[in-house]
Amino acid sequence: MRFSGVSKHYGAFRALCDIDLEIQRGEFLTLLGPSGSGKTTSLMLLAGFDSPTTGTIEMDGTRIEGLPAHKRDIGVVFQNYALFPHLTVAENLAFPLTVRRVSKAEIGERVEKALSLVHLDGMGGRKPSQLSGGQQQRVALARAIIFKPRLILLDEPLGALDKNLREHMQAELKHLHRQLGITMVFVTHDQSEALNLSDRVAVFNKGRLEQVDAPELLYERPCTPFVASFIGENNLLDGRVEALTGGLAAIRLEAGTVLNTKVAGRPAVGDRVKVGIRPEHVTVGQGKSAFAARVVEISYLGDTRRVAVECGGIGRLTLKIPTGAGADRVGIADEIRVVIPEALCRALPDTDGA
Ligand SMILES: Nc1ncnc2c1ncn2[C@@H]1O[C@H](COP(=O)(O)OP(=O)(O)OP(=O)(O)O)[C@@H](O)[C@H]1O
Repeated sequence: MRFSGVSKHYGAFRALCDIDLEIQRGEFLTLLGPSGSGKTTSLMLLAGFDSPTTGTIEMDGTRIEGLPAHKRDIGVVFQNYALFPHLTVAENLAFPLTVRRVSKAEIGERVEKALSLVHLDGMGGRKPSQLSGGQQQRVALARAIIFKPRLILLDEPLGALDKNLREHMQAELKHLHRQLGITMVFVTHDQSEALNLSDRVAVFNKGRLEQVDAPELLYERPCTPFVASFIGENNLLDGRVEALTGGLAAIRLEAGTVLNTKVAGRPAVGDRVKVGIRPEHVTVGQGKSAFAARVVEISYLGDTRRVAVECGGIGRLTLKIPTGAGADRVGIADEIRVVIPEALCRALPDTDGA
């Protein structure tokens, strides 16, 4: 599937702006972004429940903007299951096959197989109301898979489940994707779910696509301040490019210090940037490159302590200190020294939306 220059307007409101996105065969792609960023709108355009205001959508090289949903060969799973309550589980699963005129004998066989695939063997005779939330969601998944679609779209399918069940279902979904090799497009606003499940993640912000990359690249090489702070935590320090040499930039922070950092994109001398440095990369330490800092806030998170400091020449910084690595020796108002490894800093273009 390919989106080229896709926009979707509702009156004067732009829900999607100029989206270019290619979904590769067999991949698990997640659409990630805050509420209202355009994820569901994109999914609706893929499914054929809505059409773009401008731009083209292709499937295997053929334009499909006008093709109705039932002709797209796409399975859909929503957060609220959307099972038929008056039908049994087996009848729910048989439904997409009946409308495709599959023979009775084959339907029976495929329903059994699909039930076993989602670990619900023997439950075909129950009504949806006799199943737990997780089981209902598995039936919804089985119903999307059973007609062997080219693509499965999943809109926050695990959103209604509690944390343990959600993690369990994530593992099952990942396993199912590997086993079946079907292309899956998954919508979530939960960044850890996106990182855990996906081959690639498309990050949306205010109707625009900020970055599409593998989870590791999004975390380690974000291209915009929004991605840098939406995926994991980040310190973002305001500054300006003072000099450029090779792939490195000398950034003069607003607070005065010059840091030599890697850069994202192609900034010019004088451009405004935000320097990203992850809280886990800033450490308490000595040495001539360490900065004097004063502790202003400490939060206990179990495995780590999050420590906020006011740092001379840098500004406010957050550190994450693993429990047992001296975190308990730091107290409020302590004067400490912190090390900022320049090799792990990244200067990002100062786009709005950060
Ligand atoms: N039919 C509509 N008419 C007007 N505005 C709409 C319509 N559908 C969606 N929108 C707006 O478009 C924007 C994007 O909505 P969308 O549902 O794609 O967001 P989302 O990223 O899926 O958010 P969420 O995580 O909350 O579901 C929102 O601001 C929403 O209010």
